Amino acid sequence: KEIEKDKVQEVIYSNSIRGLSELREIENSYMEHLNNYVRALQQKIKTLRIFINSITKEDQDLKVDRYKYVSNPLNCLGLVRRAHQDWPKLISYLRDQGNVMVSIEELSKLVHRTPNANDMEEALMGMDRIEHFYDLKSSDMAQGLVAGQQLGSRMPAPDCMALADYMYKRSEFGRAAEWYRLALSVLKKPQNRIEFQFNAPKREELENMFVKSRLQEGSVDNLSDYLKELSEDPETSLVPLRPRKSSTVIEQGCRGKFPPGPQLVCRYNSTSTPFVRIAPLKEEEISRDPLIWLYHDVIYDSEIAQLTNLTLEEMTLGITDNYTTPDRVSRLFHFKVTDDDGGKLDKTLVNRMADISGLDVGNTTSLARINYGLGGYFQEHSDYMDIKLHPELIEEGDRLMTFLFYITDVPVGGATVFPAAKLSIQPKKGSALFWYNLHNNGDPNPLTRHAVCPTIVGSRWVLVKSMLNYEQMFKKPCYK
Ligand SMILES: O=C(O)CCC(=O)C(=O)O
Ligand SMILES: [Fe+2]
Repeated sequence: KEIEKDKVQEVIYSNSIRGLSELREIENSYMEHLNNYVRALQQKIKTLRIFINSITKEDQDLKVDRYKYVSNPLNCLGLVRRAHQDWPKLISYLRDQGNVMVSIEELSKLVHRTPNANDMEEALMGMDRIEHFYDLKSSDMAQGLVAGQQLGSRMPAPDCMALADYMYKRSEFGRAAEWYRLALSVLKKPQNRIEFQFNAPKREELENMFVKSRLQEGSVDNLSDYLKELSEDPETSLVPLRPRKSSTVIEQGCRGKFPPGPQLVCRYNSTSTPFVRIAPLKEEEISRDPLIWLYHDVIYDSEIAQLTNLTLEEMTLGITDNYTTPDRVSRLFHFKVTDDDGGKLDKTLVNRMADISGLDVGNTTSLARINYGLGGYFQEHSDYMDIKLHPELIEEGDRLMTFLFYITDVPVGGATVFPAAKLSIQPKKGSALFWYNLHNNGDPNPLTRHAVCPTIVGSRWVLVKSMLNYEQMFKKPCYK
């Protein structure tokens, strides 16, 4: 069973912050066992030193002249006894690995949980997205200055080089060159003189790759210019040798470049359902076409703590295949789906959605908890399937609306954007976004297509539920 499960689900850490937190725990274990190993070695070295000192403490002269040494009967006894007892014991002490071995075994066990090459690629993709979605300067990013925030950590040379290689492989030569040059400048800093033995990139290798990257887009005639660039301060951006790609609408949305929306209303809704008469809702109208509302403070911290209390093992890797994204299959996030009768909390939440919306939430769709990863991104997609393309939906109808609870704050990045409607919504812990995917006649409304911007800082968790059209037959008002 276990093995079967492993086969179906590849363990990838990078696609959720929850997964990455487990990887950090693995690293902590590595450190603990490495420290034990070092302590055991140190103990051994200490013992050996004592032994060496006990033999060498005798008069140097005596030691040099062996005849003189053995002319003393006390020395002779010691010599014979040591050769008879101590040296064989010492050899077996040297051979005995004891605690040292235990630590090595523990360390080797952890190696089985090493992230695979796909995971490494996911991490690089995430960093690449953060840089290009938000049009960041690579030198800022390497120094931990991301979207105006100082993150208090810097990228070491091997990380810069991994990112450079990734970009080179994807034929992004201009950006690759920037990162090779950054790796080189980090390497040159005095505090990095004692180079990390296993993984420090070689200077010549970085220089070669920089020039190679420039030549991919430039010309040998300008070789001297590229060599000059190599010695320049990496804060000065490289001259682009190819026209830069223009930004996509989604990227503009993620950068906060959508025009401010019309001033719609914020109100206390105390009329739409009997529930809100007792507990008025903080309701914000986001858009009239498509119809989108945002509700504030609709989920408690204690509920959120329960919802996010999941291990990586309990979650599944979400891939684009299950959604209406146009791109090739790619990994999205880790998620956990529970049925409506999944538990007390699920019921409470589903009932709350009914109370907020005044709709029949039915019992056919399920509740999904989603956690995004490093630079976690969800491509543009629709939540409707389009009944014309999916006749099997005839029983229940298409997904009429989507309820999206933001259950964590995302300090930087991670907005939900509706590119066609030019709307961008920043997650706020405790808020819920609610929209209609279909027109009154059941046709899909393409303005509801949406995407999720790469998360920069924070662990982005959402809770999602969609509601089916025909369940709403007697409840849903006809808008417009
Ligand atoms: O995470 C989000 O903001 C949106 C999630 C989403 O679009 C979905 O689950 O269909
Ligand atoms: Fe969606």
